[in-house]
Amino acid sequence: MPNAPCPIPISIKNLHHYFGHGKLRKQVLFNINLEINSGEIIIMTGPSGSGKTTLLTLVGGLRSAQAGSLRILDRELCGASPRELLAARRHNGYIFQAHNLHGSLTVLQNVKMGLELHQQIELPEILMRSAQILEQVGLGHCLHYYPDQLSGGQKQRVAIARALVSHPPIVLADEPTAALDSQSGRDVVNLMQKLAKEQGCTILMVTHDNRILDIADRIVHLEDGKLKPKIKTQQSIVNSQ
Ligand SMILES: Nc1ncnc2c1ncn2[C@@H]1O[C@H](COP(=O)(O)OP(=O)(O)OP(=O)(O)O)[C@@H](O)[C@H]1O
Repeated sequence: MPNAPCPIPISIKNLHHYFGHGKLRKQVLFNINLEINSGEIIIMTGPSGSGKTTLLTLVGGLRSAQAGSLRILDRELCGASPRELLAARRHNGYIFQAHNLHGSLTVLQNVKMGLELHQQIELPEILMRSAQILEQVGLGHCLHYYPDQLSGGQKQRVAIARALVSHPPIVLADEPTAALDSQSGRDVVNLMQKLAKEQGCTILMVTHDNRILDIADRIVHLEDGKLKPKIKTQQSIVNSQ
């Protein structure tokens, strides 16, 4: 498993990002500097269009970094080749607003996919670990259900199990509670927090959901593509929105 200890798994220095070309070229991230320590849960807030998803996808190797330095698990992603980005993506777990489960696969098969990229693990072990993590997220009785048979909160718990089954050193989450009612949203983030602390993984989460800010070790705020130099307290973020 790719679990080599790295004290600062995410190190971003002087990062700029642009969309478009020529006259349509538009800068969306300006001189981002951020270090995230191993095991930290960081929540990123900010108004719509401030660049949160762009930054998250850059960290995840889902798009190419153009200028500055973006070191993820001691690998430089700025200027990385598509092959290097692909390799970097394998060390991350992803949780999105839409759970992105495959409707034609059972819960167990969906979670199993989170381990299939790790070819050195044999099938019986894959099945055992998948069932185990589904037990941990409270869905041990739903292994052979299809996503359609689950509630929104249960689907998101399957997505968490899939993201964490390989014990990734980094988990990236984009609005994981946006589609959930308040109790399911709370359950889902509590679960993420518990599993992350047990596994020692680092979480970078984008959210507009003020109700879950308390799970963060640190909150950072993006506005107009700029990271606020001062890290805000949870209460001041709530007050400013
Ligand atoms: N593929 C793209 N091509 C061109 N512009 C883009 C692209 N993706 C995002 N943008 C622009 O970049 C800026 C930042 O977008 P981004 O999605 O990162 O913001 P966000 O803070 O995540 O917003 P939200 O909270 O609404 O999801 C916006 O002005 C958006 O229009």
